Amino acid sequence: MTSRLLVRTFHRMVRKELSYCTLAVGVRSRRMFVSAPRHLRLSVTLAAAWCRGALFWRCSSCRPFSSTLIGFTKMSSPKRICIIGSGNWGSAIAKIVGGNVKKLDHFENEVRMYVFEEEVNGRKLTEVINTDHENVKYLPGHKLPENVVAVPDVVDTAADADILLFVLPHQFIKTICRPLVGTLKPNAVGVSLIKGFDSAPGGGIELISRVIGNLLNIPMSVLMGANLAKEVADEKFCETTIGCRDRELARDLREVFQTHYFRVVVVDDVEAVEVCGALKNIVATGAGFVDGLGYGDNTKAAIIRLGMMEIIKFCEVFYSGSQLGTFFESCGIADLITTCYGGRNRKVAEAFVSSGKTIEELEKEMLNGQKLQGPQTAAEVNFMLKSQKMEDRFPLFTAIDRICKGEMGPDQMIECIRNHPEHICNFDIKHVKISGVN
Ligand SMILES: NC(=O)c1ccc[n+]([C@@H]2O[C@H](COP(=O)([O-])OP(=O)(O)OC[C@H]3O[C@@H](n4cnc5c(N)ncnc54)[C@H](O)[C@@H]3O)[C@@H](O)[C@H]2O)c1
Ligand SMILES: O=P(O)(O)OC[C@H](O)CO
Repeated sequence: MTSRLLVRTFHRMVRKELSYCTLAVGVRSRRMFVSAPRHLRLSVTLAAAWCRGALFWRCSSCRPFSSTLIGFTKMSSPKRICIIGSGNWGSAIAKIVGGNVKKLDHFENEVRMYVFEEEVNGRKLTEVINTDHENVKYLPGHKLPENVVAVPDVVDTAADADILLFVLPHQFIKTICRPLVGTLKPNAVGVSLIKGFDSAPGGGIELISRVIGNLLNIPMSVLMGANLAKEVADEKFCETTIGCRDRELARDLREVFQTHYFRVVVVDDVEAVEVCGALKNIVATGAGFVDGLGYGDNTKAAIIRLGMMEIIKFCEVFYSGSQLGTFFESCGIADLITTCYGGRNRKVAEAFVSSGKTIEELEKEMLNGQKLQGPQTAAEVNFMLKSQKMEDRFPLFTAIDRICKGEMGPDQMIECIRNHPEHICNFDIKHVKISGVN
């Protein structure tokens, strides 16, 4: 029984190696191979198996030699993935990606992860991660796969990477990316998991994926969704949305990210996916304000609904061509709901109302080094709306920004939603369109 299994496995291996030989030397040579004497066929097959072994052997000393064999074995070498960032979400995603690439032959086993170096209990965080395989500061209680290697230098992290995953608080993205300019592998691509905008000169805002893409001259995709990092790390079921226009890359990305508990849907409406991810943090801050004021779930549902309307309107006005369906993906309504109930922005905004402390104080006190995106995104969006004289078209976003800045009391939040254009009743029947919002 065992010997029959061995023979079958050997035959399967021979057939597989034969197909590698075929790729290497072409169809004509395959015919020659098939008609060659048996001992010669066996030697070629074993040599191919050995080459492939050398090619995929993870030992770095073998790599220069193995790469010279690429042309003779498989047509493309395994792709290397790196992660730029290692906070709460960065670490949760490292757990998924590290676990997945181990099972995929066409990806390098090692996943380097850039860690902004700091001391934790007298030890360097990179050293803790590389020996204990746990990011004890930003994702305590969750083991990272051993093939995830913490690196304190961003250039070393990204060297030779084919796919770069960017997952930092958005406020640090330019500083971290600058040293990478001109150092990336040709044909490298990026994926932004970052929720936020950057302020553009002259009163505008820029998508973070564009900031990265322009700086590093690489094509960018995005991943956004209803993904509270701790729940993802706990392997509780959730969905996510990837915005990507390249079919082949989309296939790779799905393989890299998808697990039985983290389900990926890829859409091509890349900008709307990213805008949803950025703007929902503003709405979550508003949800925290009404929680802090002691209102109930109905009020929060109103914030979520009006927030969604403003997100859709924002896309219509500034990213025309966005598809209504995108707002029903995980990056849209689902992320809005999860973040307005379980997110950090909500939590800190609630404490802002109940404690009277500043947002900066509360961020330090409550988040142990993790960073808020909502108040800063509200300010960035307001910077743009003000310069375009459009604040009154986005009254919820505007009120949340004013409350964060102390220009308005949190109690005025309710007045704001009461007077939202949605509720300036003209005693007519609202005509509900499927193609957009009024
Ligand atoms: N945490 C989540 O549940 C979650 C889920 C989905 C998306 N996101 C998004 O992912 C992005 C990253 O969030 P996160 O939760 O991984 O980060 P985080 O909030 O845990 O932030 C901490 C990270 O910032 C780093 N940092 C601190 N100071 C720095 C500096 N001066 N320069 C560079 N890095 C510095 C820290 O080393 C740490 O890695 C954000 O845009 C966030 O909105 C977060
Ligand atoms: O904790 P928050 O508010 O930064 O939200 C986390 C995620 O973005 C939820 O999808």
